[in-house]
Amino acid sequence: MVQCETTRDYPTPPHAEPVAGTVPVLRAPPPTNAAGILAHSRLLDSVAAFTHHRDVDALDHSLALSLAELASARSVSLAKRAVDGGGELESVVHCAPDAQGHYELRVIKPAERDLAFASMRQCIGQPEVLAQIIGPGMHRLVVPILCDGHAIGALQLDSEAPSSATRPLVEGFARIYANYTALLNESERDKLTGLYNRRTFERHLQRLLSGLDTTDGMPAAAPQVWLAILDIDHFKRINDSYGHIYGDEVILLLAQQMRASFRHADVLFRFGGEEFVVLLRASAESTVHAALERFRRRIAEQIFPQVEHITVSIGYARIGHNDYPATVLDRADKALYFAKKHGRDRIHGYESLAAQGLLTQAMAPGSIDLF
Ligand SMILES: Nc1nc2c(ncn2[C@@H]2O[C@H](COP(=O)(O)OP(=O)(O)OP(=O)(O)O)[C@@H](O)[C@H]2O)c(=O)[nH]1
Repeated sequence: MVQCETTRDYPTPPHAEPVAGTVPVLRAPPPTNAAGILAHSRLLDSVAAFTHHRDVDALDHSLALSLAELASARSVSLAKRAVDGGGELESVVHCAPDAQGHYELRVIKPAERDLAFASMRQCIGQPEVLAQIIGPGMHRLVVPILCDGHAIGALQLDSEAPSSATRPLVEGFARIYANYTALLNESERDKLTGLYNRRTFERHLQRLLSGLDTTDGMPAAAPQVWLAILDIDHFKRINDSYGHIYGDEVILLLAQQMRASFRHADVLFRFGGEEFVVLLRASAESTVHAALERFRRRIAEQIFPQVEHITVSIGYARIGHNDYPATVLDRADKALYFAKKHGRDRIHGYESLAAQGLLTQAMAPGSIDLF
């Protein structure tokens, strides 16, 4: 059973300062000997190693590993809150020793009612430090990762060391992580919508294709990846009739609808202007078509402020393992162009159009700029 640790369980040591919550903080005195200086340089090495990464997923993995190694932890978990997902978790990176004692990383997509991450859920829902005893001589410390006062995730460390000793280290890592992800997010995401920007497209595509993106710690089974380009119809007219502010509002609301409509595992981008891209993993074309049709209908039925009704046209194509990103973008764009030419507010798949001989050489290239 999980028990709560209190300051009574761990009397305040000489260097401890009482803080809010139940865990005292052990402040290390400045190092005065070679061992102390070595420990500090190990810490700096770890921070330098995990902030070396320029992509958020690699940063997550490196953070969990660095903290586990530095604290000689039984395990470290990093949970991230889902964007627009209420208090739900988007993913958990879990680091624990394997049978040989080497730290091993697993990426887990937590199920909604998964009890395994109850402490991290609690810490994110009500952002404060939790300290628990989870077994004989085994301590759990859970620290929220705060960004502008909101918990964007939580770090959980299970170890034999009392929480009072590990707390400064875990809190320090949580703060550095929060600052660094804020910087990375700014460079990876579109400012208006918060969706991924085009610069990150190839990386996400490669990850989906190589199966490195795992759903339960195991490589995903032979995924079929699809790319869809979504384009707002007659957007120029919206800008011309209502002004750019309402145009921007339409873009923002459309991005929100994308998040609500597609699954968490689908990767959403704003490529620029009124053009959006979705990478979907599905085993059958009918599944992809149904997901896109659900989104098309959702947009057609939504009332946008002032503008009221808009429609979207969508073109999609399947991505093979050996396809260049530019080739697949071009195929999806041809299907989109076909949709635009045949009445808009509709969806077409490249493979099906090609099989029917409907894509002639004479067809004008689509609107998307290739790499
Ligand atoms: N408000 C706003 N408008 C933008 C933004 N980026 C691009 N645009 C406008 O989007 C419009 C795109 O127009 P077109 O490429 O002609 O396409 P369209 O009017 O949607 O016509 P179809 O795609 O053929 O249905 C242009 O007027 C751009 O100025 C943005 O960030 N905000």
